[in-house]
This record gives sequence, C-alpha cells and structure tokens, in this order.
Amino acid sequence: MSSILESSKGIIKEARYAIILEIRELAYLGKYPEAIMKFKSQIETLSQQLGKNQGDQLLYQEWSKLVNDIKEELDLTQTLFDFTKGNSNNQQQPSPQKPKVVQECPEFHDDNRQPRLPFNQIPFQHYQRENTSPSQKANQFQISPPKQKAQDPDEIFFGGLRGGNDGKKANNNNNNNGNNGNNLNHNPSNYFNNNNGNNNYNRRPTNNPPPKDPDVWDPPSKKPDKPKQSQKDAKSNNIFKPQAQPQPQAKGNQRKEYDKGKKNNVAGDKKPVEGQRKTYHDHVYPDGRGPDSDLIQMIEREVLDLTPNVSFEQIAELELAKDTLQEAVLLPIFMPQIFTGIRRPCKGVLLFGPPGTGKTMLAKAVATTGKTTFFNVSACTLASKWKGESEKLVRLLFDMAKFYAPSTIFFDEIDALGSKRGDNDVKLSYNRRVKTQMLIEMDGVSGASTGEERKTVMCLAATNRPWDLDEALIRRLERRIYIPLPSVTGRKVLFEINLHSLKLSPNINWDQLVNRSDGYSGADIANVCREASMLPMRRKLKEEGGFQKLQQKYEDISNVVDVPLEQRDFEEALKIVNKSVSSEYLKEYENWMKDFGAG
Ligand SMILES: Nc1ncnc2c1ncn2[C@@H]1O[C@H](COP(=O)(O)OP(=O)(O)OP(=O)(O)O)[C@@H](O)[C@H]1O
Repeated sequence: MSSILESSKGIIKEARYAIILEIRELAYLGKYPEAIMKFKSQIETLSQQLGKNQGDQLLYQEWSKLVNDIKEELDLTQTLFDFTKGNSNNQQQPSPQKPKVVQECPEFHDDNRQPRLPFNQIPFQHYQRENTSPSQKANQFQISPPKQKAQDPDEIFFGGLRGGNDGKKANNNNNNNGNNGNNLNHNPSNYFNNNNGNNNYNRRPTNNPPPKDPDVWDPPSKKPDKPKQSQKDAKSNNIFKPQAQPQPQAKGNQRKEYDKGKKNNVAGDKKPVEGQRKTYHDHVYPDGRGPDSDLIQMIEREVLDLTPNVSFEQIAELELAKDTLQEAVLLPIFMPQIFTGIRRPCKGVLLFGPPGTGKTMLAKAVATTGKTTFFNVSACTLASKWKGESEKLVRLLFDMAKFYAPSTIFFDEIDALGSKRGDNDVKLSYNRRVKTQMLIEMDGVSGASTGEERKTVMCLAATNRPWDLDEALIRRLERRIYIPLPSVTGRKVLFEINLHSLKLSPNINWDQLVNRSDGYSGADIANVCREASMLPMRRKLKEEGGFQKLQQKYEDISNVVDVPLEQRDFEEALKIVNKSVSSEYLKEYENWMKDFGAG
C-alpha cells in the first residue's frame, strides 16, 4: 500500500515539474495569456483527477497539494502579467508625479476594503527617481524580450522583470563616490556617507500622500532598542584542545554613530545635522518627514543591526556551510568584478535544518566578516506584526539595503513569508502579495545579469521547515545548505565555547558527556551548560544556609559561590534539559536535502 502511495507521489511530483516548467516557458516568451489559459485547463483536469481519488485520503491529500501548487503558480503568473501590463502602461505615461491606477489587480482587493494599488504602482506614487532622463524613466521597467534562452532557470520566468537596463543604467550611475559593490575598501564609516544622490535608489518623496490602506495597522510607537546578545571573546578553558581566538571585532563605533544619527533622524521630526552621517531616512526625506517615515524608522530601529559581531571561529563545526557561504557570499562581496556573467553571485542562500543549530549565527558571521550592513528580519514578525504594511516594508527594506550596500538581508523563519498556499484565503492573498514582492526584489538585487551597476546585497534565509517553502522562492535561494545537528566533534567544541569562562573540575569525563548529549542541538548544549553553571552555586548557597547568612559571613561572596563545575552538575543538567529536535524530523531534512539541497 505504501509503495503504491510512494509511486503515486513520484508521478505527482513529476507532473508538477512538467506542468510548471512547460507553462513557465510560455511566460518566459511573454505569452502570459496563453500561460494563464494553460494553467486553468490543467487545474480543471487535475481537479477531475482529484475527485477520483476522494476515497483514498493520503492520495487525495497529495493530489490536492498539486492542485494548490498549480493554482499558486497561476496566481503568480496572473500577478506578473498584471505587473507587466502596468509597466507597459507606465511607459506610455512616464510621469511619476501623476500616476494613474493602471490596472486594479484583483489580488489587491479584499472584501470590505478599498481597492489597493497594484504593487508596481506604489513606488511611482511616492517617489520619483533622480538623475534619470525621461527616456530612461520610461525604460526603467521595460520588459526586455528574451533574445535567447536564459541559462539561469529563474530567468525563464522572471528575467523580464528586472528592468530595461541593458547596460544603460550603468552609465547613469557613473557619478557616484565609489561606495558601491565595486569598492573593495569596505570602510564602515563609508556606509553612511553615501550622500551624493548618485543612483537609482536615490528617491525623493513627492507631495502626494500615499493612499490609506484601511487594513494597515498603525505604525509602532517608539520602543527601546532590543537588547543585543553579546558574544564574549573566547578565553579557552582548554577542555579538549587549544581553541582558536576569535577575531577582534570593530566594536561600538558604528553603533554610537548610528545612535547619534537616531537622535536626530529616526525620530523623524528634526532635520539632519550637518556633518553627521546620513541615514536612509535623511536621504529619502531631506526635509525631515515623509509618508513612509514610520516604516523606515521601524526598520532602522528593529531590523538594522550594525554590529552583529559574530566570527566564524565562534561557530562550532559546520565547515561545509562556512566554506559554501564564504564562496557564495563573501567572495562576491570582496571581488565583485570577478563574479560576473556565468560566475554571477547567487541570488540567495537558504540555511535549513533543525532549530538551534547555528543558522542565525552563520548569517551574522557572514555580515561581520564581509563588513556588510546587516538586516536581521524575522519573517514571522514581519508577517504578523506588520500585516498590511509588509509588502511596502519588503520594498523599503531592499531599498535601504541598496542604500547601505554592501548589505546582507537575513530572513529568519522565511517559511512564515514564503510558504505554500494555505487554507485561509485572506492569509493566502496577503501571503502571495508579500511573497511576490520579495521575489521581484530578489531579482532586482542579483545585479550581474542585468548590467546594472552592482550594489551588492546578499539575501540569506533560514528555516526549520524547508518543505513548506514555495518553489518560486526555493529557486531564488540558489544555494541551499543543510545545517545539521552537531556531531561528536561539534558537541565537544560547543562545550568548550560555552564553558570557556567558567571554573571546571579537572575530573570531568568529557567523552561521556559528549556521548550523552547525542541528538542535542547547539542551543540545547548551551542550555545544558547554562543550567550546569548554576548548580554548584545553588549547592554552595544551600550548604552555607542561604544568601543572607553568606552575606553576613563574607565581604565578597562572589568568590565563595563561584565553585568549579563537576561531573554531577552536567549529569543533572542533562536530565533537566532534554533534546529539542525529534529524530523523525531529521529524516525529513535529509529527504528534503536529497531532493532540493544545493550546497
Ligand atoms: N554551531 C554552533 N556554534 C556555536 N554556538 C551554537 C551553534 N549552534 C547553536 N549555537 C548556540 O545556540 C544558540 C542559537 O543559535 P542560532 O540562533 O544561530 O540557531 P538557529 O539555527 O538560527 O535557530 P532557530 O532555527 O531556532 O532560529 C546560539 O546563541 C548559540 O549559543
């Protein structure tokens, strides 16, 4: 029975690829109406097939998944079709100040809501681009007909959306100050001096206020900065072997600069003070405030992380992932001139695997090593907290990343944004809009094939549920790296890293502890060490009759309670802290890795 199901799953999977690929080919040729017709007829046929399988619950589920995927592709094609229609209309009326609603896209209508503008209309509504001749303006979103079949499979579907640049924008951008992807000297202070109004990202507000979306939640009130977890410099305890010292980090200055800037600008009510670094907000709204001020401030406050301060040495094991990230992300940042043409940098990297295995740390290490501006986006927060504003937020985020380039945008829990079709229609429509915006933005930053001057912006994403990801997104995240649970060696290093600053008894049997922590993630081992570190202190306090008695007895009690950790403390901690990853999930990761992994 299960073999019938397995073989049916295989057939369904092949059918999915065959249908999607065939139809994308049509879309690539610009034959959107034909592609849409074809999708609709396939959905009809598949729905009949679905009806036949109603008796078998598992098969029925598989078929409905396929139908849903095809519907999702249809929706995406429809949206892109609308997008291209919208742009071609823009070319006839290239006046950004007086935009017309080119076409109302059904996706942007919700019951009881006012019609929303198609997403491609929004930038023109709010901004005009500077240093752009009228013909170039008209050209900006031109759909370039394919001259030959693209080597990059993504270009089959989305290549035409990258803007009619064919090298034209490169000339347009020559008057910059060198703070772009071609600048090998990544002096962090340069990131904030990019005030020359030099490029296509230099947008200014028009006087038109944005249309009010009734579904938009009110922007957040000012909140204090999230406390950042600081990584202490490793002072090895030499549990197993001498430990590499982490690289010294450039601390504080950027943050201070940023805070200084925040006082003047993030509040958004004051004009920038001369001589101080220019934030994206100053850059877009030199007069102090504009329609998107609150959102921009929110990104600067909650997403922009100027000091991720994690080095690769602080991360245990994961050598393959580190090498791949260095090759796929760091080399193109350091040598953009080499990574052109067929060697173009990948559009994005997906880190997938069980929770707590170091995915976020890897992303931060990439940003720290590449000295890039780090945007740490929790996709989950974006999806829930900024519902209604999320598409705009995605667009602003990428614009900001280009402004502060070289930048790394890290989407944690990307499945919250880029998941497949859900059951809830409202959620679906919203989800699709955000996802489509993301896909378009991601295509926009893969500068090499467009001939556009490179503003190096790297997209990294992480998920614990790769199987939930939409295929269009998976294709853009071209390198997909499995971040597994730590091996024996990795667990040893993790104990070392976590205990480097603690007093340890010489009689601890490390091999036994490492074996007992089989199946624990890096975060689990950190929790074990944290728990173990408290036990001797609690014991000592109890022995001495409590904190108050100790206080009466000793002047400085910190030395008294700082007792070395013993074997029994770790054993006790291992009983308290259980592993957080179930072994069933591990199999699923491996299967997904076999099907989609691309390290
Ligand atoms: N390979 C590792 N080396 C060092 N520390 C690690 C490693 N993996 C996990 N940790 C520890 O676990 C904590 C969580 O790691 P991190 O946030 O990078 O995991 P994650 O894979 O992004 O988790 P999630 O999927 O839940 O977001 C870190 O702060 C660190 O203490």
